Amino acid sequence: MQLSTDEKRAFVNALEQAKRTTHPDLVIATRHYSDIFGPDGNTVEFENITIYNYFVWSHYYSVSKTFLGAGQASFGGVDFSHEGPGFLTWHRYHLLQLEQDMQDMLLDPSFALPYWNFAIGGNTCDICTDDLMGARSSFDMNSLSPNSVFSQWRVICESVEDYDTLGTICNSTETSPIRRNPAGNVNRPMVQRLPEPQDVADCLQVNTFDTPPFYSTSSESFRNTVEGYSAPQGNYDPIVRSLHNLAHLFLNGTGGQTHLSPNDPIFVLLHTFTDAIFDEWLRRHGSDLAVYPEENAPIGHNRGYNMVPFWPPVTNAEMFVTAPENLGYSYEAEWPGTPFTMTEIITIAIVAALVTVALIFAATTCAVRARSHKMEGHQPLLGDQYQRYDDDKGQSVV
Ligand SMILES: O=C1C=c2cc(C(=O)O)[nH]c2=CC1=O
Repeated sequence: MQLSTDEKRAFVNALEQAKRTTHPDLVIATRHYSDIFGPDGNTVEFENITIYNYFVWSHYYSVSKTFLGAGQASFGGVDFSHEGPGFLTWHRYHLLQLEQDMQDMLLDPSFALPYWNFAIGGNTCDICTDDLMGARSSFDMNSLSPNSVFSQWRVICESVEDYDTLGTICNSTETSPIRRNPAGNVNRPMVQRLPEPQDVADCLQVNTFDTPPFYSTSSESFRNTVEGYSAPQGNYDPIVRSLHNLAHLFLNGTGGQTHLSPNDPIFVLLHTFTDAIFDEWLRRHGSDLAVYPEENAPIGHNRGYNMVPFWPPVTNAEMFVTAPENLGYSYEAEWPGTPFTMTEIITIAIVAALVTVALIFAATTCAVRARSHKMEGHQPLLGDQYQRYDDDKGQSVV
């Protein structure tokens, strides 16, 4: 919200260019590796993809069933990027890769992704304007205004069921427009409001990075809290959706479905803010790798594991570092303060009372001293200048 008009325009244009520019280095596989040369052994089963669509595809790939090859059932229940300690490290690298690809595309190494402070409460999407991520269409509650470039974007990886049945992987084919209806989920009133500023303050107070079973059921885990499966204070509750999850679900459309969500460019800004919270937590609580689980986390989430499907390989540990010192970026963010506890209020009241008493005492002492000095100063010594009465002589002398 604090970008200038020119900065907003430059950011939106850069996203638009990334959506249209073929990735210079990467292609995507659309079949299991054993079929990568097609049925005749001569057809390549991989495709070019644009920079932004590669960003969408890699997220889809990380959450989709693991395809074991033609004639074999796919292996589900695996999520390389969510519901585990790697949630924050995976999405951090995901953003860094997009930012780097966009810097190269723009020939501008200073290009940086901004963030959206989604913890503003209420039911208004403040960045859903045509100069930013697109206003709501006046014709259809679920669509973007035709004045936004994003109304022309088409999504990829929409047909998950087809990929499963056909035994293929999502390809680069673009299909429907982005759908978004912020605060419009009438069936789930809990996701009709954005997280509150206090939720961010509370989650930053959760001391432990992650707790067994290192999953979406973890309690008193900072990672599970900021991911949004716990109440903002850290206690796991299966009904609750908070922070990152709540912001996704609030969007109510493309941005709220895990296999599709990066197709809505709000994903980028929602995740940079989540990353900013992560970095603030590392700054406050330390980034000692010992707090990141070395084992017993879901597949792909252990400390030393490579994050799927990034290339070249990069481990969770490599992203568990403070960004300004190790990764060369920082967030210009102000963090909401935490209200005082009752004990803190009582302590502050006692200290304030003692200080007041001490000040009054000191002031009174000074005043009394000053007065006595004043009196001394003006009170002439009893001496010759005072009349004395000499009773004996019956006359007065000076
Ligand atoms: O894209 C996402 C969509 C999500 C929805 C939930 C949920 O809590 O139901 N979580 C999500 C994470 C995403 O990354």
